Formats: sequence, C-alpha cells, structure tokens
Amino acid sequence: MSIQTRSGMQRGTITKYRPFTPIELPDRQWPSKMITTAPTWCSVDLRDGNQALPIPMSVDEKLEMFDLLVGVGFKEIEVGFPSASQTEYEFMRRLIEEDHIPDDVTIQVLVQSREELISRTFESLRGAKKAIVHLYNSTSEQQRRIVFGLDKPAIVDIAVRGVRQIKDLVASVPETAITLQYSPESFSLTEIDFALEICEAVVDVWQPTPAQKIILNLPTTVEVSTPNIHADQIEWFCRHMRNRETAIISLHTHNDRGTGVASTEMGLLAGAERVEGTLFGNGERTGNVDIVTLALNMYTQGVDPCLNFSDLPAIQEIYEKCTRLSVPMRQPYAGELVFTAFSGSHQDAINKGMNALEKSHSPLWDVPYLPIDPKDIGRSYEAIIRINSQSGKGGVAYLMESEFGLQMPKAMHIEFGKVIKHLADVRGSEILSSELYQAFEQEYLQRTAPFKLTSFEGRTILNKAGSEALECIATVNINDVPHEIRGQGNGPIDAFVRALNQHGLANFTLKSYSEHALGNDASTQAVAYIQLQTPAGAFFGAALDTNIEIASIKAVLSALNRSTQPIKFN
Ligand SMILES: CC(=O)SCCNC(=O)CCNC(=O)[C@H](O)C(C)(C)COP(=O)(O)OP(=O)(O)OC[C@H]1O[C@@H](n2cnc3c(N)ncnc32)[C@H](O)[C@@H]1OP(=O)(O)O
Ligand SMILES: CC(C)C(=O)C(=O)O
Repeated sequence: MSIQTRSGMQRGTITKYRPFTPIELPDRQWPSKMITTAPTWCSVDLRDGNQALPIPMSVDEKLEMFDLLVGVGFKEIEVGFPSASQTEYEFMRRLIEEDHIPDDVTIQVLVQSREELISRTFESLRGAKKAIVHLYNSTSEQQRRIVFGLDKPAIVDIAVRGVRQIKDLVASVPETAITLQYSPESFSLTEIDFALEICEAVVDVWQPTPAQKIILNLPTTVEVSTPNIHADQIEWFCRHMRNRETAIISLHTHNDRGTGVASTEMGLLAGAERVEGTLFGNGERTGNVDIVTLALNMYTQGVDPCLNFSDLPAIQEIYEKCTRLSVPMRQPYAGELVFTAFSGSHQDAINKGMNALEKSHSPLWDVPYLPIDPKDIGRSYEAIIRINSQSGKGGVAYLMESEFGLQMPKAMHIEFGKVIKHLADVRGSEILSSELYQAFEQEYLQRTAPFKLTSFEGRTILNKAGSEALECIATVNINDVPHEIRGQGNGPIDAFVRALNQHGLANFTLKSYSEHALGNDASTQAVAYIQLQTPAGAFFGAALDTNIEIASIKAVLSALNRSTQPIKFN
C-alpha cells in the first residue's frame, strides 16, 4: 500500500517518479572496452560554468580563466555565448583583437538556433582564425511539449534552419575556418531514434566529410539514468549513424545523479571521442563533469590525459578567485582532505607503503590508500597524516619522523602513541604537529625530576681483569640533592647504569638503546632513545644533546623519571 503524504517523500509504491526506459542493445560492446587514449577535451568553463555562477565572471576574470585553460593544455575552449550579452560579446572581441588565442587553440561559441542570435554570433567572430560554432536546440519529448509546444518535424526544422543560416554566413567570415557543432540539447531525455533523426538532418544540410567533420555533441543536459544506460545511448547512436566517419561524437555530461564522471567514462567506452566539461565540475545545478577528475582518473590508469595538472593548487586558486566558488574538501584529487588520513590503520598502511617505496626505488607508485602520488599534482606529503582520536601510533611515528626527523624505535611508537591518544581524547579535536612535538618534549625531553644530571665524565681504564673498560664519574641531583656516583662498564651507558644501581639510587636494567643524528649542519644534535626495565614496568626515555654520550645518559634519566611519575602530559 502506498501512503501519499502532503509533503516530504512518498513511501511504499512511488508513483511520483518513473524509471528511465532503457534502450534495446543486447549486443552492447562497451562493457569490455578500456580507455587507452585521451579524448579531445573542450573546456566549457567560460560558458556552461560561467552561466551557472551567481555572479558571472567579468571580462578580465574571463581573460584570466582563458589563459589558465590554455596553460592547462586545452586545445578547444568554449569561450561563451556572444549573442547573449554585451559582456560576452566584448569578451570575444578582446580575445580576438588583443590576440589572446594561440594558434593551436580553437575557440567555440554557443548559440541557440535563432536567426538574430546566429547573426550576432558571426559578427563577434570577425578576425578569428578558426572557430567552432555550437548550435543547439532542445529535442526531448518533455521540452517539445512544455517549452516549445511543437511536434518533432517542427523541432527538426528549428535545427535545420539554423544550420542553413550558418552555412550561408560562413562566407561572411572568410578569414575564419568554421567547424559546426550541433547539440540536440536534452539528448539524455530524447527518444534515441529521434536524436539520431535530427542529427542526421543537420548532417544532411552541413555535408561534413571525413576530413572536415561535424561535431555531434550528445549532452546529458540533465542526468536521468545510470551510467550504463548513458553508455548504451552513445553506443546505439554511434552504431546507427550514417557516415559515422564524418562526425566526432562528443559528450557533455552533467552531474545531477552524482555520476557525471562515470557516465562520461562509460560514454567514452561506448565510442565517444570528445568530452566537454569544466574544472572542478562547475556548471548548472550539480555541475558539468569535472575534467580534473576525469583526466587524473586516466592518468592513474597509466593513460596520458594530455592535460597538465602538475600544479593543481595554483589552478584551484585562480579558479576559486574567478568563479567565487570553493572546491569542497572531499573533491577528488583537489580537496584539502583527500590526501589526509586521520584513522590509525590507514596511517599505518601509508607509513609502511611510503617506507617500502623509498627502499625499493621502484618507479611504480604503490602506496595503500593513495591512488596517486600527491607530488604529481603539486600536493605535498605534509598533509597526508593528521592526528585526532581516530589515529594510531603509526601515524604519530610518521609525523614525528617526517616533520621533526625523530626516528623513534618501533617499541616506543606504542608508548608515545598512547600519550597522544590520551591527549586527543581529552582534547576532542585535531592535534597539530607542533603540539605533537610539544607533547614529546614534555613527556620525554623535559623530564628532569627527580633525577637530574649535573655533570658526567667518562674515561677509559684498565679493569681488574686487565682489559679496557669505561669508568664514569657523574653528579646526579635527586630532588635537588646532589649525589656523586662512579661506576664501570663496557661503555658510558653501561657504566652509568651500574653506578646508579650500585649506589642504591635506582633499581633497573637497560632493555634497549638507539640513537641517530638530527640535522646535518654545524648545529647537528644527537637524539638517544633508551628503554629501561624497572619494578614499575618498562619505560622509554629520550634526550637531545650535541654530544651523543650525554644524550644517552640524559635519556636514561628521562626513562627513570618517567618510571617514577605517571603520564605527565595533559
Ligand atoms: C542547457 C544549456 O545550458 S543551454 C545554454 C543556456 N545558456 C543561456 O541561456 C545563457 C545565455 N542566455 C541568454 O542570455 C538568453 O537566454 C538569450 C539571450 C539567449 C535569449 O534571451 P531571451 O530571448 O530574452 O529569453 P529566453 O531565453 O527566455 O528565450 C526563450 C525563447 O527562446 C526559445 N528557445 C530556447 N532555446 C531555443 C533554441 N535552442 N532554439 C530556438 N529557440 C529556443 C524558447 O522556446 C523561447 O521561445 P518563446 O519566447 O517563443 O517562448
Ligand atoms: C548546449 C548544451 C550542450 C548544454 O549546455 C547542455 O545540454 O547542458
């Protein structure tokens, strides 16, 4: 039983909407195809993107955007709808008169199939070396019925009249090589045989050849079906079209169902050769297909997209400035958070993957959770791992090493990881890397009570057995009371450990020791990590000093101090 409520969603049997009717294509070929080469890209940022902005771009902003698109490598750029407004017309004129258009770039202009608009469009083209004139009219049953109140032959007539006019006007711009592009707007909702009929009527008037093709742009004006149905529409069209070799089949996908990228990729499998879209998916409603995502999806499959996104943050900055939009944090490839792992198991795997890659020297990118090397697109490794209460020891260790050069021994990751987990839980927010270091300082480096080293001297002696040993003489303050201690061992740490135990000042054994240099200039310091086994348990200590011997002695006391006091950090 279906219950129709006055507002909100229908429940049960949905009568308000109906499923899209699939087209018949039982022997479809596209599912077993692969994308192996880049399509011809056409940016529609300055037209479809611009027409969807609350505040359209000014002429200067459009010029800046145009230069950006040229820099990225677009060879076809829809620069606007010159008959729509004075701003659009002026922009066209400035592009041409100020010589902004490189020889290998073709500008494209959109126009409805209306006589006065087509005439004005041709006026705007004067002086251009080459241009794609993009003619459109809407063809779906819904648009025919609601917008135009016309039957199919009348809709075909709108298109054909427009093409005839363009054909006549070509002679008015003899210096401009004109390519015709025709879009049966709302193709995605148009009966497929009617879409073919109107396109073939256009082709019959224009008379393209394999050398001078027409562009037939089949737009998903509104995305109304799953991407596989879109692919069937494109394959059906490609297979049924007369003289297919005289046309370039182009896609223009919107993202109403959130599957614009998938629809475009499947449309390419189905036989399309050209893609129109925008940077970061700007465009009407949910946007046009995002060309950055499409191109980088190809790249990460080993296909050269022939567009350069090596400095994506700089591209994003200009885009955001010109459009006054912002790229969402989760936007594929570009979003601020897309190369960041907060969760422990992801951090651990990334950390291991990065280390393994460094050791292997393999040219193949092979890091879990990162489908692309952030550095390929101008992102850094710095933001890959960020710490909050979902994070684990692996991520903390990664940051301590990548940000501060501290290579804590693996067993210490657990201990310091707990310190940071506690801090993140108490705080309930992100722990910045500077705070991570601060916690390390407080927990290890600044632990100087109750034991504090005031002096240490080591010298080589001959022991009773006649072999060389090290004797240490040190002063250790315990709760500010100085104690002079002496001990012998096979090295300074051993001698110091024995001295403390022999004098009854402490009771522990050395479990592990490691050290490394920090920095590589005159101010190089050494860092030592010591783990002690005390009656209260096993504890790490760490210390920094320009003298490695002193660093290790201080690290012993750091561990000892920690064993006498619970976690200090809060
Ligand atoms: C899917 C897309 O994104 S298509 C691109 C859409 N982009 C834009 O519209 C941005 C620029 N557009 C504009 O500035 C204006 O709409 C203009 C200048 C093109 C036209 O302006 P106006 O004529 O003042 O208004 P408007 O757009 O409302 O015109 C609607 C008329 O055009 C007709 N029309 C709409 N599309 C087409 C078409 N492709 N071919 C022929 N006629 C069309 C409508 O049926 C309607 O006719 P009616 O007045 O007889 O009912
Ligand atoms: C003019 C056409 C290509 C269009 O913008 C659309 O259908 O979205």
